[in-house]
Formats: sequence, structure tokens, C-alpha cells
Amino acid sequence: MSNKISVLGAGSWGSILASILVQNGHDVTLWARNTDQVNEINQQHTNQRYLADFHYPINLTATTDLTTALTSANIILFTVPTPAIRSVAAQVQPIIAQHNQKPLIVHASKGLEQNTHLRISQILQEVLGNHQSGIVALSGPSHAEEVAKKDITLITAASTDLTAAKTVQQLFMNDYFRVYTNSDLIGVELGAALKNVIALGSGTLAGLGYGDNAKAALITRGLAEISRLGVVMGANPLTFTGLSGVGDLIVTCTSVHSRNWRAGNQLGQGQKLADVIAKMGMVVEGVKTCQSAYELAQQQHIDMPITQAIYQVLYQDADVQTEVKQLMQREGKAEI
Ligand SMILES: NC(=O)c1ccc[n+]([C@@H]2O[C@H](COP(=O)([O-])OP(=O)(O)OC[C@H]3O[C@@H](n4cnc5c(N)ncnc54)[C@H](O)[C@@H]3O)[C@@H](O)[C@H]2O)c1
Ligand SMILES: O=P(O)(O)OC[C@H](O)CO
Repeated sequence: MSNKISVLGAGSWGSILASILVQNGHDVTLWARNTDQVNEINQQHTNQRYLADFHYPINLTATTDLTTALTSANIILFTVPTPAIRSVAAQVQPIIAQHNQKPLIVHASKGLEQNTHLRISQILQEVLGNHQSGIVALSGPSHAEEVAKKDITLITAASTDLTAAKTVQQLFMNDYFRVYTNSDLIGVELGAALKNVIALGSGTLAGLGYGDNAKAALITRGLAEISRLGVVMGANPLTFTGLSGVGDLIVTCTSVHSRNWRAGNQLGQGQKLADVIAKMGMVVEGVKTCQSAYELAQQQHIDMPITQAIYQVLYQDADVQTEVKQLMQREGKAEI
């Protein structure tokens, strides 16, 4: 069955997810705020700033007009960075309030809101109000650059409403993109958000010249602290052994495609955070989410030493090498 899908946000992830949906036979409109970018997608079928040299399906159309993008959409996919979710949802809300049927709300973003510490589905629920079916989070190890090449990619569609998760699974499944379902929305969203913080740390270690032992140690102990916070927040600990947990942690902590890893790498080489972010020109979600994760850990009295060290570097101008030393010199502990 063909669906009418509105994809909000035309960065690397939104534009490639929109392409998959078009390839899978759906009627897709991509919404972006930048006119030049929309013209480029519609006329050249490229999006050079975000996915250089990739050609989008010719029947993928883009618009800067949100009302046009949302017209008769039965599914809305949010793919803007976390800090933009609330403002974009606030623009969507009055438009879909006029629709006879409530669209299914899906998001593919990875982060926690600053100050409120809310997960993305919570922000969407707050702004859009109750929906007939639950909000679905799409998450897992998936760099757009590899999906563009149709490399094999496996992700998870998570919702408290399994029917909604299965609908999203069917939308995206094809011979290179395989989607599982998961009812643990909290665990999937927390795994997605918190892995970006650990990936900043992994890049930093590489920038400082540490090797594979250090990387494996960081991934493993990073997973331990993600799970500790996740369980207190209501997640199923098993979710962190899945695609949105260890799967995404591995890819983001080891891939040169990762903006979070690359940002950390540059910090480890001594560059300033503001310069790193300015040069990236794309979202580095881990930076803002680190502050939320740090504050949540403080509030919940959860031991998250790696997140704390990264917070000190990002927000308190702490010396990176000193933070690594301090992590290593903590008192001996039991592993589990
Ligand atoms: N890139 C990937 O491979 C990938 C994979 C999985 C998940 N994600 C997640 O998807 C989300 C988006 O990432 P991305 O890589 O597409 O980011 P990006 O930086 O490539 O693009 C972000 C897009 O959002 C737009 N945008 C930003 N603020 C906006 C606002 N207020 N209103 C309207 N548009 C706005 C930007 O103009 C840009 O087009 C992030 O949460 C990221 O963690 C990315
Ligand atoms: O490039 P990053 O670091 O934002 O990571 C992108 C995806 O989340 C990887 O699964």
C-alpha cells in the first residue's frame, strides 16, 4: 500500500530516509527551510552540502511550504536535529489539527532536549497532543553515507504501540534496509541519544593517540553507564544489547562517518569546541545531549564518570588529558 508521507528536515538523514520511502513506492514530500536546497533537490536531484555525489530519485519532491508538505499526509517523519524538534512540531500542530485523520508520527532523531531532558517522543507528545497511535522512534546503527550506497543496514522501529511500530517497519523494509520492532521506546531513545556522548569520547581518545584497547574499554564502560541511567529511567536493560544500544554505540564510536566521533577527534587534537562545531556544518548531537545526560545523572544519583569527564571538557574547559588520567585513577571497582 502506498502512503502519503511528509519528511521534515532535509539534512543527510531526512533526505536519505525520504529516498528509501520513494524507492519503496510511497508518495513522499520532503520539507526543508532553505529555498536553494529545495530547488537543488527538485531540479538537480542532489543535496551536495549533506550527501555529496548522491542522486535522489527523480520523483522525490521537496518544498519549503509546511502546509503543502503536510497536505493529506497519513505519516509524518521528523528528522530535524533535537534542538529543532519542539519548534518544528509547534509549526506542524495547528496544520494537522485541521486534518480529519490524525497522521502517524515517527521520528528518526537522536538526542535529549536541553533543560527539560525530555526524549524526542516526549517533546512530540507534549506539543502535538495525544495521537490515536503511539509515536514511533526509528533508530539504530545507520550512517546516511552508507545507506546511500545501499549498504546493508539494520535498525529498530520502537513504539509503545506495536501496531504503529509494525507499520513503520513495513514502510522501510527492503533488500538492503531491514527493520526490527521494539516496544521499549524509552530504551531505544535513550540508547540513541546517549551513544552520541560516548562517541565524542571515543573520537577524543583517538585524537589523543590512544589505540584499540582504549576504544573497546570506552565502548564497554560507556554501555555500562548508558544502561545504568536507562534502567533508572524505565528502560528494559536488554534493549541496550540491541541495535539502538550496543549496535549504534559501535558504529558511532568507530566510524569516520560519525560527526560525533569526528568532533571528538578534533577536540582530542587540541581544537576548540566552537571551531569544531562551526567547521562541521552539520549537527553534532552529543554536545547538547551531554549536558542533559550529565544533569540527569546528577539528579538521579547515577555514576556516569565518562559522561561527566566529557561534560567537563565541553562545558568547563577542562583539559582532556587530565580528564583521562582522572578516569584511570579512580578507586578500583567491581565490573558489574
Ligand atoms: N546523518 C546520519 O547518518 C544520521 C543517522 C541516524 C540518525 N541521525 C539523526 O538524525 C537527526 C538529523 O541528523 P542529520 O544528519 O540529518 O543532520 P544534518 O545536520 O545533516 O541536517 C539537519 C537538517 O535539519 C535542518 N534544520 C535544523 N534546524 C531546523 C529548524 N529549526 N527548522 C527546520 N529545519 C531545521 C537543517 O537545515 C538541515 O537540513 C539527528 O538527530 C541525527 O542524530 C542522523
Ligand atoms: O554522525 P553521527 O555521529 O550523528 O551518527 C549518525 C548516526 O546516529 C549513526 O547511527
